[in-house]
Amino acid sequence: MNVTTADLFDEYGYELASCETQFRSYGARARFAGPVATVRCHEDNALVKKVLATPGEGRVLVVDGGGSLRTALMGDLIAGSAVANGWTGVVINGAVRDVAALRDLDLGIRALGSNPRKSAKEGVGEVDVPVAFGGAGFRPGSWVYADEDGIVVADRRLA
Ligand SMILES: O=C([O-])CC(=O)C(=O)O
Repeated sequence: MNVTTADLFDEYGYELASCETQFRSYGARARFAGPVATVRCHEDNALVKKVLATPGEGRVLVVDGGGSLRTALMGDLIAGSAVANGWTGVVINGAVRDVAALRDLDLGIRALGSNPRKSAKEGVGEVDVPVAFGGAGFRPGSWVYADEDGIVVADRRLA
């Protein structure tokens, strides 16, 4: 990504949302951008694993885990599968694990925090539904831009 979220905001603030959630960065890519795919789930990561095992085609998976820090929705195996399948990034309104290994992966990763406790694997949740957190809505096909300042989302590709 060769534009900053601050520059995007200054130029297109009227048509983008800036996410207020204070995420931590875990992957090796500090900056990333791409079209959005979504999962909504609660302490169950089977759908996250399933979606990240499909071709990412440069997309960013936005996972609304309801802000729960009780279980990890992604670890190094699932994140490695995301890299292998061409995903650009994963934004998780929830927790990750295997933090030391995530650091080495060529993937943008944002999450609220970490927890070694694994998630359920039942597949409860929804794929490709609109999700919202931190005052920003993420719809499948919208564009997300993430850097050190935060995350912004727009209905169309801006840069
Ligand atoms: O399997 C899980 O629940 C998550 C995990 O640890 C991994 O992706 O390596």
